Amino acid sequence: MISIEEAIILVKKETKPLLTETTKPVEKAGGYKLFKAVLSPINMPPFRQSAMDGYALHLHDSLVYNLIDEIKAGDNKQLTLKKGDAVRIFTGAAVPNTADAVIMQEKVEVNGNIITLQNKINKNTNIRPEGEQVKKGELALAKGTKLTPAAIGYLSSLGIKNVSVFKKPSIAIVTTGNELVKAETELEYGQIYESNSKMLLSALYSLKFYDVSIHKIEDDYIETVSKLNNVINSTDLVLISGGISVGDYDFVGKALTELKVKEHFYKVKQKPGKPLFFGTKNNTHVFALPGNPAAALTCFYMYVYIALQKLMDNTVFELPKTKATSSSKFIKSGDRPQFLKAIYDNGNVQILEGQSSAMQQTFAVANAFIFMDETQSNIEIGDLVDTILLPV
Ligand SMILES: Nc1nc2c(c(=O)[nH]1)N[C@H]1C(S)=C(S)[C@@H](COP(=O)(O)OP(=O)(O)OC[C@H]3O[C@@H](n4cnc5c(N)ncnc54)[C@H](O)[C@@H]3O)O[C@H]1N2
Ligand code: MOO
Repeated sequence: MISIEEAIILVKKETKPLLTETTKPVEKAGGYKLFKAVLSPINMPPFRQSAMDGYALHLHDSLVYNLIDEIKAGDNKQLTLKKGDAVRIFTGAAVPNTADAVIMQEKVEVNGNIITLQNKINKNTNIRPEGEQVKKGELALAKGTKLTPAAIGYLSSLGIKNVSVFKKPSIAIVTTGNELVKAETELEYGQIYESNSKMLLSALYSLKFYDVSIHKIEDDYIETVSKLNNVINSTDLVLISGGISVGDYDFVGKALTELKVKEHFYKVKQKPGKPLFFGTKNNTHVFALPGNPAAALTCFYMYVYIALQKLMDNTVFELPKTKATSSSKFIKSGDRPQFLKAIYDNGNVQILEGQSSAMQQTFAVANAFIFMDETQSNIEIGDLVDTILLPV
């Protein structure tokens, strides 16, 4: 059995970034990182653009101008203004080459075709120069840039339809256990509803991993070997739920050995989630998560989360941590470090009742873990405690 620290180090060390290229329509590329630099195919803005509703002017010494025409956004006429000419213009419209400035309509007086400025205006006022944001052929976004909604908007404004990005991992969730049935089935004695696959799927979706398949394995050794073999050969990351402990029908560990998955660790000194397995085969990363739902999800946040960041070649691996003041008491039994489900709110944290690894109603309302290390045996009200913020 290894420590949490050792387990985290091994996950970081043994998880290799995917670094594979894929192409995505720009609107579906949110959260991905650019595989290649994007050079701008156009000048942005593509023409001298008015930043205001008002009047484009060919400047001269007087404050009085002669209104000769109008340009709306989208018009493609190229008017010629002589000194002292003004053109009615609107935000986003193309400013004629012969206009030097745009004055806001609030700053002029209009009398028929004569407009009079309140004050003089400087050259280039309220004109966005062509290529101000980026010029054709210049770097629009560098390789590795994470595509935020703003970045998607920016690339779309350049007319880019598809982008080359780093592939996200394909992920298989595998559930094990004869007792598990689907929600639409009436429960028979001894059966429970299968919930870990939906829980893990939801955790993956919330982290923007969508290439996820779900598989079910009965407690049968031959089936376990054959189905695990298929998913290990076809996905980047395999999350197995249950069947990893020491019971006579826990076949996962034996099957992974037969399939020559290289074990990096099995069993971590922690509560919940002691019988956690992590291994790799070729480029596939395999976690066998303990079946108890709260143990499975704790291991997901503490270890699978790190592996996901590493697969994406991200530089921040772990969930954010903070110190918080406990508003509850807790007595820890045993010497395993423990992750306690808790509610964090603005520097305070409340430990929830019902910390067993089978209890999902506690986790359902938690937004944080309090971490108690091996040496800590109790928490008192007012103690400053290590708190891990969950991405919920
Ligand atoms: N003799 C020992 N027994 C156990 C030990 C041990 O050290 N010695 N460890 C315990 C700990 S800690 C845990 S955690 C569990 C983990 O066992 P498994 O990973 O083999 O999980 P299962 O036995 O398959 O299931 C445990 C529990 O979770 C329920 N479960 C499983 N899968 C799902 C699912 N997809 N959806 C909902 N619920 C699920 C399952 O019905 C069991 O109740 O082992 C202890 N035993
Ligand atoms: O590790 Mo188990 O998750 O304590 O029940």
